[in-house]
Amino acid sequence: MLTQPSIKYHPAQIIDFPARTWPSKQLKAPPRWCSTDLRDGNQALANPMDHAKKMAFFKHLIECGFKEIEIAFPAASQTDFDFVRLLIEGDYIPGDVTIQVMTQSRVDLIERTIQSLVGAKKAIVHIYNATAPVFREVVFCQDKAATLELAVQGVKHIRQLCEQNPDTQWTLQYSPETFCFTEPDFALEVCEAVKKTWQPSQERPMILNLPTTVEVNTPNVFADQIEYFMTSFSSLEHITISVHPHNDRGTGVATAEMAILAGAQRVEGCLFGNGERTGNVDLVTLAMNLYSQGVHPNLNFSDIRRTVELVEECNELPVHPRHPYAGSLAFTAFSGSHQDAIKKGFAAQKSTSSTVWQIPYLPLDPKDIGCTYEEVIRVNSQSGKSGAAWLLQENHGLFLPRKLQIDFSKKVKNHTDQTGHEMPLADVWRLFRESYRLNPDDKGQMTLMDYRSHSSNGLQEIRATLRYQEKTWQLVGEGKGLLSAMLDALRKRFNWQINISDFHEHTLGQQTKSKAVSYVQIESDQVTPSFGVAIDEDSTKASLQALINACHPLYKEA
Ligand SMILES: CC(=O)SCCNC(=O)CCNC(=O)[C@H](O)C(C)(C)COP(=O)(O)OP(=O)(O)OC[C@H]1O[C@@H](n2cnc3c(N)ncnc32)[C@H](O)[C@@H]1OP(=O)(O)O
Ligand SMILES: CC(C)C(=O)C(=O)O
Repeated sequence: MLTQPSIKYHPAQIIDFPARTWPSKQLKAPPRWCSTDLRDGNQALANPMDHAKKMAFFKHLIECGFKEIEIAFPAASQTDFDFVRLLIEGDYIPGDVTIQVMTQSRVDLIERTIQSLVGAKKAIVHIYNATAPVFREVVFCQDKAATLELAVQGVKHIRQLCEQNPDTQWTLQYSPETFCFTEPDFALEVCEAVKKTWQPSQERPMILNLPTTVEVNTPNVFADQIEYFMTSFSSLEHITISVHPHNDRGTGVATAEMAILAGAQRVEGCLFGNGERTGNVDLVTLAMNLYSQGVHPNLNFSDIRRTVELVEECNELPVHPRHPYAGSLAFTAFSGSHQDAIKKGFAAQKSTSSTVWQIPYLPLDPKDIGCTYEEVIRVNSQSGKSGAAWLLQENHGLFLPRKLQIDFSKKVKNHTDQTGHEMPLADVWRLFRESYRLNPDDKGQMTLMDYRSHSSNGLQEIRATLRYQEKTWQLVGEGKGLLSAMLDALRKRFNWQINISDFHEHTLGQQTKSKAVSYVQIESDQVTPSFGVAIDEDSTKASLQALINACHPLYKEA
């Protein structure tokens, strides 16, 4: 008989710790970061990285600002062992960077690990053994005492070997693997025993790395475990408390953040959350999250696209388009109300001297990670008037008046509803030009060839030449201004009974400052209100041509 999933699992035990203080803390400083991409990330890949990939990754991690990098599990494979040798013998490790390597608590593996590090100026030797009940019982067939002894014997052996190689500055890192479902007091007991064996000091520091090897609980439970551990430990002098979250429940980032609130000083993880199963905690997200708290992360992802490219190539895994910060859609809005708010946000930001980022729906300025605003708004049938208006504004310097935005939005909607697809910028621009006759080469357009004007007795007179499909007309009209004179001329020549119901003009963006754009909407009993748009170096000509363009439903019959 199948067991119901709801009764098949037992929640992991939570810790009773009412003295917790972390919930009222804030993130105020970045942790020490350690990338485990070349070990924990690498061990989870179908095709582990070769030297070329490991080297490219290593160099990029350094460019990003990592100072501690777990580079290998040297006893795992010749490739890993040789990579450690390559970095040391080739002098590839900058003076401010410390390499870290991992080993199980087994004599032969420890010896091979230390052998790999000969000649290193500084190194962190990372030893682990699982401490949780199910691992003691099922994997190791050990009681608590034997589990503790396995850790102690491994550390003792490492210490002896380190003492034989005094030219290297050694740090011990011990991980009670499966810490998050180990009895808290037993985890403390093992770590105290490790400390006693290593005897941490200024010259010989120690890291206690507390993992959620498999996430089994909500992040607040882990935060309690960290604060309980740190407040119960004998003395943490010369000891750094590190955390190593995984992401089985999808809460790796929250787990790390709450652990920092609880006192953790160092975080291990991988770029974009690569790692066993659902991955290690994503260091890019964690770091970028700090910016939105007003904290510098001490890591540099100012060219995130390059980081994504490199990581995708080395891991042979894609970064999801919706990945926080790094995904290709991370800053993109398709939906109308989001686009409207973003557009208003940018306009407001431009008009203030404040440097504080306050753009709705965009938690981070895409420029801070080397992206542009081009991808911020994309248009499909879920978009509203602001979407297409933004594209024309950003790419063609046009600030459409509200009524024109509404009119054009209907045309865009009609198009996207029909195709069912996104409408790229080029298509939006083409539709705009066709709809409002902004197309000087278009044979279907009535063109103002030239015009002359003069004023007398408070009246403007206009004489204009128009051409449409091989025909040419001379027009004369008068009015209080040039536009009304043109209306008069059109009325006299073609019998068009029209009024101007909306008119706007502005100069075009920076590169084309000498040009002006005009937007005209006409009303008439003869046709539904329509818009015309024109661009010209002569702003008067632009407005006259825009008026003629707005008449396009009428001049088809001319
Ligand atoms: C949570 C983590 O990510 S921990 C890191 C895990 N990373 C890796 O495993 C990647 C590299 N590993 C390897 O290449 C191999 O597993 C090796 C070289 C380390 C060991 O290989 P093998 O000797 O073939 O052993 P195997 O991989 O089957 O490991 C299981 C054995 O190690 C023991 N073991 C597991 N962890 C530890 C540990 N931390 N300390 C001591 N013994 C351990 C197990 O009890 C088991 O022993 P048994 O064979 O007596 O039952
Ligand atoms: C820290 C080590 C042992 C680890 O990779 C884990 O527990 O996930």
